[in-house]
Amino acid sequence: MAQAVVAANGDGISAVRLEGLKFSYPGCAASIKDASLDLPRGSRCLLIGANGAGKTTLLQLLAGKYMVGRDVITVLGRSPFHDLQLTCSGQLSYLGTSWRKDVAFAGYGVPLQGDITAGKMIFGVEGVDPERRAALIRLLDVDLYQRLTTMSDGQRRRVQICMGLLKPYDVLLMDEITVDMDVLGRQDLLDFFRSECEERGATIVYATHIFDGLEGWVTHVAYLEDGEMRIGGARSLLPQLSEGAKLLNVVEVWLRKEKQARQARDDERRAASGGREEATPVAPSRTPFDMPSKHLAFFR
Ligand SMILES: Nc1ncnc2c1ncn2[C@@H]1O[C@H](COP(=O)(O)OP(=O)(O)OP(=O)(O)O)[C@@H](O)[C@H]1O
Repeated sequence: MAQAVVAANGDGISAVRLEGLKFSYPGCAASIKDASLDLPRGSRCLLIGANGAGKTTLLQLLAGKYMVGRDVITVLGRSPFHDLQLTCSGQLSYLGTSWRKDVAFAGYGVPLQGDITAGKMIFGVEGVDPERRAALIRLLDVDLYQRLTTMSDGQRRRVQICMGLLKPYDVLLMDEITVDMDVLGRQDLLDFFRSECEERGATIVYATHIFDGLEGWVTHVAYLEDGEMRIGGARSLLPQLSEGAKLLNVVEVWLRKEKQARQARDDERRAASGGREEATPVAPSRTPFDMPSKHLAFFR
């Protein structure tokens, strides 16, 4: 059961609010079965869960990619699906694993690919505060003269992140974006996000499997187990963290429990079917083309 946190900002409007969210992709079983969460402005919330728990789906729902009821998901008091201004204005920003889609999502009128330099890409975004841009280029150590086609994955990721942060968002949704960054780059970025939250009241929801150094960073947690929000609220819900426990160890305990329960269920089902289940070929319920781009990478 999710434990809601009362919004702490002055106007009483939460940065992010989910109320009994349920969601299924067309023709599929529910990916999100029950999720409630209330994040005040200035939160840095970690979205945690095993593979397939629903993190990307939840972030995309928060970003307004799929339609749900107006009151089921609100960002800054508005429905991200119905209120296009939220994303068009840059108030709500999404950074995910798909480079081309994110840049397109951010609505930047710049070429999305081709043999151009990082500088051309970054300076092609209009209406940006030059000081913010310079600070981000420095923070992310972007070589403005290097061509995108010659960059490593991590270098290209830095350009992507730079582009995504050029405009000062109020709510930022991030899906595993630091995965191919080096230690220093990741640490500097986390420090930057902390100052964005503390100084501007920005709110961040960050899905990751890398928990290194996040114990002191995180203010809120959202733990999804197979589409259900098991824990959702302030970090005080995890008193272990204040007692010096590592987030990795806390999460490991949750995921091991999940895995055991899942395997016990599978064993029971197999026993009940007299072992026939294993012999029955399973028809694929989804083609590669139905899958999110991060999974599609395997099929390219
Ligand atoms: N486009 C889609 N169509 C149908 N089912 C989908 C689609 N995208 C995801 N799913 C299913 O929804 C569930 C949640 O997937 P999701 O990608 O949100 O998980 P996740 O927590 O982000 O996983 P990971 O840690 O592996 O990135 C999974 O069962 C997945 O198979």
